[in-house]
Amino acid sequence: MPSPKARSSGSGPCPGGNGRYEFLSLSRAPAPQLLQRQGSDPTTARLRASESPSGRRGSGSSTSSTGGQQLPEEDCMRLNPSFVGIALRSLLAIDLWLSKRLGVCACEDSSWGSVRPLMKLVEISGHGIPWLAGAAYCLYKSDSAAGQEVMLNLLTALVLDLVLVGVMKAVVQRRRPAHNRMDMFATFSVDGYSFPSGHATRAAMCARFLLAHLVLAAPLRVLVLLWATFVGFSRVLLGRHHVTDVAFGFFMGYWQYNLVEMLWLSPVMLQSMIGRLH
Ligand SMILES: CC(C)=CCC/C(C)=C/CC/C(C)=C/COP(=O)(O)O
Repeated sequence: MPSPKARSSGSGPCPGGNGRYEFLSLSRAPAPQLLQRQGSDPTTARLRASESPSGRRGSGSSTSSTGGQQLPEEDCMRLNPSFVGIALRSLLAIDLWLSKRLGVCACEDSSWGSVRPLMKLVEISGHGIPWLAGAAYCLYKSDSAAGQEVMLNLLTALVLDLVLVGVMKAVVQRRRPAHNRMDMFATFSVDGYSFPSGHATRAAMCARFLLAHLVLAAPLRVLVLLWATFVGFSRVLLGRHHVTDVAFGFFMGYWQYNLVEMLWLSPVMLQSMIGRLH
């Protein structure tokens, strides 16, 4: 996937500052092949005529009429994909712009660079290794059947999360923001990609898991929710992710927990699995 910079290099009317080129994709000139194709298409040729000042002259009514003539229904249907395309491009442009604005801890000399070490601690709190190690340790130490069941399922959920996020990142292959410094601790090769945020999926899934399976006092429940939110938010502040990577990560993590509940390994199931091993 080309970087936003490469895709939007060229001209554009957006004034002001560093974020300028991120909006250009909305107004950039179409590729020559596209122009050629449009030129040979009577429908688009008609539409272009109606968009031009001379084409609009003489048409006293709405944009879907050409010279007072109503466009056939099939022509109106063709407008929809371009509307969706424009909406998606606009969302992407807003996402790039907002992510860049919010990446205030992306490096030490960023505006909030001094809190970068703290953000990196938050990053470690949502990393896969401490969670896997913690769940494995609790499983080993647990002397009740209920505790072992919960910890084994948490371990399974964490592995499932790594697999699903890895597959998703490999399929989508969205690059991390250009302002990200790739100085993350212990990553897989797919972690070079940005969508979705693995920290956000893990934070959302683990928060739901802890709230559902641990008996926690109200302040601790609030703390779990704040932690999950902060892990997600810190991904954008550190410049690791775009806002949409984190938003989708939360969504995906929320649904991953439902999957974990569906696949829940019960003691009966575990005993039959252990029995088959012997
Ligand atoms: C035991 C074992 C193989 C653990 C692997 C744990 C591991 C390296 C997880 C990767 C965690 C990570 C860096 C995810 C990337 O998170 P993003 O939020 O940057 O997508």
